[in-house]
Amino acid sequence: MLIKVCGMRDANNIREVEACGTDWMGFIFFAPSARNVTDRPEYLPVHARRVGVFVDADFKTMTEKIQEFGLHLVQLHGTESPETCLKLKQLGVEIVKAFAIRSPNDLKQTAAYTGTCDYFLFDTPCIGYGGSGKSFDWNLLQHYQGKTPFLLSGGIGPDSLEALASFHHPAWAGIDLNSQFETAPACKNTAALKTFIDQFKTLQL
Ligand SMILES: O=C(O)c1ccccc1N[C@@H]1O[C@H](COP(=O)(O)O)[C@@H](O)[C@H]1O
Repeated sequence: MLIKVCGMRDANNIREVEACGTDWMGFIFFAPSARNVTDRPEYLPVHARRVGVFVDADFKTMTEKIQEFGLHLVQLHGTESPETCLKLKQLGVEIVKAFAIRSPNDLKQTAAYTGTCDYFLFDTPCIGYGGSGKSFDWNLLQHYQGKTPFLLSGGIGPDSLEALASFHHPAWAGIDLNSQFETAPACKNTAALKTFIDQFKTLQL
């Protein structure tokens, strides 16, 4: 089960979070976000895979960030089309398409992306496109019948372990951690993260 920690920006925090045993680390390239990354940190993860998070960015910007940050994956939180996903794949990155889930109907839109993305990410709807700190009703995901693996996202925090232990889905591939583990935007509480990650790994999901 993959563990992604998103909203990273500070070099020392990146080092510490990587040492917690994180599989993926997310860097947000969305100016309105409090976690927006402008400058390349002095340290970028070498053991964790690097995910660039975008919201309807233009293709040139995404290409530049992929090269500047050595991104392994891009996570798309806007209205990016299946064609855009395929075009990005040609740059050699894996694609994570995010969907905000509030009803079973929201899962129908995933069908058009089948075969164009490596992962889906199911998140809580919010006006800021992500980072709400709130969870959605994971039971809705029983309506997802697709084969594309997905990450659970949205408000996952230290108190989520019991809910995660009882969540089951054949396509569930990992979790995405963000604002519920912060002392300030883009500054992760590494002690809380380490405790949670160790406990999550003992669940052997
Ligand atoms: O975190 C943000 O500021 C953000 C802004 C725009 C798009 C995505 C963003 N974050 C993504 O949202 C998930 C869930 O965050 P949270 O756990 O609810 O705080 C986060 O992991 C990012 O992938």
